[in-house]
Amino acid sequence: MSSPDSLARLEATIAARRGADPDSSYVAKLNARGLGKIAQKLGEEATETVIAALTQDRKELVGEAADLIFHLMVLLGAKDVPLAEVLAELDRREGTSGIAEKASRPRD
Ligand SMILES: N=c1c2ncn([C@@H]3O[C@H](COP(=O)(O)OP(=O)(O)OP(=O)(O)O)[C@@H](O)[C@H]3O)c2ncn1[C@@H]1O[C@H](COP(=O)(O)O)[C@@H](O)[C@H]1O
Repeated sequence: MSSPDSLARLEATIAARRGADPDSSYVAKLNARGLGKIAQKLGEEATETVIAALTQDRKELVGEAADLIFHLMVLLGAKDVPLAEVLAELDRREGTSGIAEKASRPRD
């Protein structure tokens, strides 16, 4: 069953696989090829997600979005940025940066 815990589990799996044998682990293979390769893959997956969204193929979009999130998690792991830090940033923004919130503020 998927839930926010899915991302926490994926983060733990990625951390555990980083140092594995690159021949048996995609996460290890990506990390062995370096940050540049990980960043390149993330960019490719972002583009593929955009294309899937614009072609309106829902199933493809779900698959590409999963690839995108997975590669983002690999990048965050490689940079030692915990997912919790990203989620905390989203929590911080909640209710503080919406359009309605901005519109209700007095102009400078
Ligand atoms: N979620 C994923 C996941 N999503 C996509 N992929 C892999 O991402 C790759 C993307 O395919 P591409 O053709 O774009 O990439 P490529 O041909 O391998 O590489 P290049 O051609 O770019 O050099 C495929 O090999 C997919 O298997 C993933 N590989 C692993 N995971 C998760 O990571 C866990 C650990 O995986 P391993 O490190 O392989 O043990 C797994 O249990 C999964 O939970």
